Amino acid sequence: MTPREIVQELDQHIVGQAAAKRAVAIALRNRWRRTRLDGPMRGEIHPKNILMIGPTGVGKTEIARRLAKLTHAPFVKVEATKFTEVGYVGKDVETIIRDLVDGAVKLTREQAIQRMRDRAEGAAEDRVLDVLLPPPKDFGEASTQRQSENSAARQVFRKQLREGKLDDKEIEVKLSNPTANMQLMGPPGMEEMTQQLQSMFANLGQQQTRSRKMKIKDAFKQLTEEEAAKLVDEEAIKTEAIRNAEENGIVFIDEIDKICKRGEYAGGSDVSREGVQRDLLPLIEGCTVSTKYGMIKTDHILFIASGAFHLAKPSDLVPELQGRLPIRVELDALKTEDFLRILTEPSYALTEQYKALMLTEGVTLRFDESGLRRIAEFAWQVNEQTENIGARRLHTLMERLLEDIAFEAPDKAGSELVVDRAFVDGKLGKLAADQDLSRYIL
Ligand SMILES: Nc1ncnc2c1ncn2[C@@H]1O[C@H](COP(=O)(O)OP(=O)(O)OP(=O)(O)O)[C@@H](O)[C@H]1O
Repeated sequence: MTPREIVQELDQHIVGQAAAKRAVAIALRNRWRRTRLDGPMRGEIHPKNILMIGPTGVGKTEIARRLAKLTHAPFVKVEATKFTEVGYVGKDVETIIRDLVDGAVKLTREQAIQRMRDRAEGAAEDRVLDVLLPPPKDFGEASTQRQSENSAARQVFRKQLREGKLDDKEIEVKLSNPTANMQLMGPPGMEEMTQQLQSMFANLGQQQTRSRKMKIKDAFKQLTEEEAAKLVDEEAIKTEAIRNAEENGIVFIDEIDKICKRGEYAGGSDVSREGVQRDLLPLIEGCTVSTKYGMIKTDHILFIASGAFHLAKPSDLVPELQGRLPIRVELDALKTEDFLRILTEPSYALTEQYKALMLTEGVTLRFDESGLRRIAEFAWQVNEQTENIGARRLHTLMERLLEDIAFEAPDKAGSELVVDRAFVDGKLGKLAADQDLSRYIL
């Protein structure tokens, strides 16, 4: 995708924040540009990591998450402060990369299974038919005739199966033992040993199958999964996942400002904060991390760090880290107009979600322009008066606004509720006017 296309895609989910969208789009395109180079030049080019600066709830995480989804890139989000918390002291920052690889493996396996879906379904169908109509064993004289009878009957059953006519019939199927999928949790740093133990257990249980009685539609689902798992090559998945994480992985580090030395947080634990920055540095500069799926190089992973930087400044980060986060983008605080757009514009916007939910009960919700504007105004007002939590305020407001109808909907099938200015004022006016109340409720 070109940067313009990426921005257009992001526009469908996130309102405003053009600078941040542009920056991530460029970073992504640069990765693709790099893959088109060869030789030493390719190795030399490192991703230009991004530092997003902006208050909470204005779309920083959302931009990164959407970007990853758009490109099917492995993604993890971590809070930088997690590594300074009491009890976590010394927690291995390498777990970030391990989590990324875990995610990549899951993603790659899902994609592989999806590709194998048709074949797996075919095989599962045959297994169900084998149970319904065991193939003739006797190959004596009458064998040819019996076989053709059998295949004719099979066709009939196959048709019925595909039409869903046999869904609720019970059959007994043999499923492989679940120990093969068992996950072992090992101590960090011992991934390889854990992996070996796991494959040992898997081998022990491999031959075992168990018979279970279940409805055909459930059996079909489980057999499809089993067949798909047989078709995908686990080794190939691991290799592909590691490559995917190395080349396309995105790591989002939130609250990076909270591990700065100066600012509000000056004091005894400064050392530990700066320690975390120093720990993070090798990951961002490029190192090799051992995971249970193999070694992974972090050189080309894209890091997006984010923080509000109310008190600390980006220049308070250790210099090496500043150098590794060369792209700085600022995100704007959200205003009434932005809230208004966030309520309706993104695909699956909040108002659309509530409409769809209520419609399942037969209640039609209609949001009037005046009502939407009033919600946006209240969101801004409450953010100003109490704490600014950005677009998250819309969630708490909407929940409060529609609480009654959400409760009563089952008794009101067939009715319509118009959310206009008067309705919003009625539900939220008093609360929003009272600072103490809104602190607790909105
Ligand atoms: N500009 C925006 N357009 C649409 N939705 C938004 C926007 N900003 C925030 N949101 C919504 O608000 C919620 C919180 O946003 P997000 O997680 O991106 O916050 P953030 O800026 O990363 O804050 P924090 O640093 O505290 O994590 C999400 O559900 C997101 O969809």
